[in-house]
This record gives sequence, structure tokens and C-alpha cells, in this order.
Amino acid sequence: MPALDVSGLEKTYRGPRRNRSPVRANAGISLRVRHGEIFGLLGPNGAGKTTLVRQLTGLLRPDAGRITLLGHDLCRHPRRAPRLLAYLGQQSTALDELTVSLAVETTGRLRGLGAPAARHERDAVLDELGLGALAGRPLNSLSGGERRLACVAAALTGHRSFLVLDEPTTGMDPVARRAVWSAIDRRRTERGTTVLLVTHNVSEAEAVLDRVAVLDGGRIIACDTPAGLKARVGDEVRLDLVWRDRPPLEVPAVAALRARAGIAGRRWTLRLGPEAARGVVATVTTGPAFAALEDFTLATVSLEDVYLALGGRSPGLVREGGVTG
Ligand SMILES: Nc1ncnc2c1ncn2[C@@H]1O[C@H](COP(=O)(O)OP(=O)(O)OP(=O)(O)O)[C@@H](O)[C@H]1O
Repeated sequence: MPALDVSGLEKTYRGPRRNRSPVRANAGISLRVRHGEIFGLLGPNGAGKTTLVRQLTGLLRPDAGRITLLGHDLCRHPRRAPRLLAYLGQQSTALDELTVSLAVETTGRLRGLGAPAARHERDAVLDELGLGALAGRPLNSLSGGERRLACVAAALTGHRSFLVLDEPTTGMDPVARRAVWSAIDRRRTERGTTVLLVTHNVSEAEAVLDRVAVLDGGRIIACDTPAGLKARVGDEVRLDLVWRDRPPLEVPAVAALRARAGIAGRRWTLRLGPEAARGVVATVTTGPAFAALEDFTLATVSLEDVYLALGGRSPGLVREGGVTG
């Protein structure tokens, strides 16, 4: 039996005013998460990720469908969710008035730990996430990234075998982000914890994800291992060109590339087949194009490229052939 079995999940928001059209946020979602798996949910803003996890955590009632978590029917018994899983939502916590130390310890107690065990876990998780120096500070006095880290510490406390983490690393500096990814990975390796992870931080999450579902417009448009998803993009490579001042459009080969490039300031990003990429590199590393070039990088496809290619509704993304949902 999978740890989580979702089938045919539907959720439509109907606005308070009649003139607002309803939003079908989840349009028939089915997925299975195995025990001990770190399962990622990726997708552009508004794809329906938070709607999905709020239903899985018993906070929102689906219109239709079935959710079975660790053998429990959560549509029929949504109040069981807090006993079965730990949920880190996007919003701040109800424990905002407490110090970091007390927030983590209290969460441990609420999840059934005795006082000594809760103190022991508190010390361990604060140490693991590098929060020792902030232990005595109230959450509402911390910076955004610090507070988020404290919320992660609380979510990781109390030995829940299923974690639902919605954008755990938002606002964090690289050291904190790394500590969070390691802590999540450690829960899986040492305790067999199952993790459902919503994140836009694709390139960092890639290292810990076993499988990934890509959501778009309330539907799952792809679900596979990171390697399986990358294979869908084929053998394309990503070429980033950074121009010194302005692109040398007087070079015809450069001018021809403009329509295919994702352009952000002086940076052009292109996804190309290996042969085409070799040709472009040859062009931009000689003559007037080279004189105008500040930097370039050539990289194989990352999960972020896959995410952009599959969910690419955002403007400015390079969307090339060969990828389907
Ligand atoms: N309470 C609500 N009332 C009406 N519409 C809503 C409500 N919450 C979400 N929506 C809409 O439902 C859709 C899905 O929203 P959701 O928050 O699930 O997306 P998301 O994938 O989590 O996005 P993000 O990456 O920005 O967090 C969006 O179109 C959103 O505007």
C-alpha cells in the first residue's frame, strides 16, 4: 500500500461575488507516494499545488475524489490528518509569540512526546538547523528567513512519518537552505520518513527528490523520476550567453538566434540540440560576436529546464518542441 493514494481529486473555488468566475484549482488529480519517498510537486504559480496539499492536510474539503493517507480515508476523516502528518504551510505559525525553543518544544509535546523527549528533540533539531543562537528569541522578532527556519524546525519535530512541506526554504540564505535539504534527506535515510515537497527551488531540491509531479492548470502533466523527466527533454543542452554591453545584432548568426532566446537583461538563454549548440559556440567565440561576449556557459539539461519546458506558461520562457504533457 502506498503512503499516500490520491485519486480523482477535484476542487473549485467559487468567489464570494457572483460575477467572479469559479476557479478549478484541482481538476482530477491522481497520484501515489510510496513509503520513504521524497516526492516533489512542481508547477508555476497558481498551478494548484497549495490547494492540493491543503486538502491532504485536512484543511480544505475536496469537491470530489479520494485521499488515503497511511491507510486512513482523509476525505471522510479530515481531523485525523494532524495526527498522521506534519505540515509546514506557506503562512506563518500560530506559535509566533513563542520563542524558537518553546515553539519547537511545544510542537513536540503537541505531537505526543513526553517532556524530556520533547526537550531532547528540541535541542537536536535546533542544533541540526543551526538555530542555537536564536533559540531564546520570539518568532515574531525574527527575520523572514530565520522565522521560516524555525518553522521548519517545528515541522521536523515529533517523529511524524509523513511530512508535507510547502516551500520550506522560502527567504532563506544558502547556508540555511542547505541545512534544510540535509535535514529532510536525513529524515528519509535514517527514519524512512515520507516527504511531499512543494518547491520552486528546483535545482536545489533535485538532489533530494525521488520522484516529481509537475502540475499545471490544476492537472498533473508529468510524473516521473528526475532522470525520467530529463530524458523527455532529450539531449538538449542549455547555452547561456551574457553580452558585455548589447548583443552584436549586426552579426547575422547572432541576430537569427534572438527569436529563440529567453532574454533577461544582457543574458540570452537558449535550449538547443548538441550539434546546434556547437555551431552557436563556434559563432560566438570568434570575431565581433566574441568581442561583444562577456561570458557563456554550456550545461546539460537540469530539472529546472524540464520544469520550464513542461509548465512553461510564464512569459519569456524558451519553449521548444519535443516535450509533451
Ligand atoms: N481561497 C481562494 N479563493 C479563490 N481562488 C483561489 C483561492 N485559493 C487559490 N485560488 C486560486 O486557485 C488556483 C490555484 O491556487 P494555489 O494556491 O493552489 O496555487 P499554487 O500552485 O500553490 O501557487 P503558488 O506557487 O503561487 O503558491 C489559482 O488560480 C488561485 O488564484
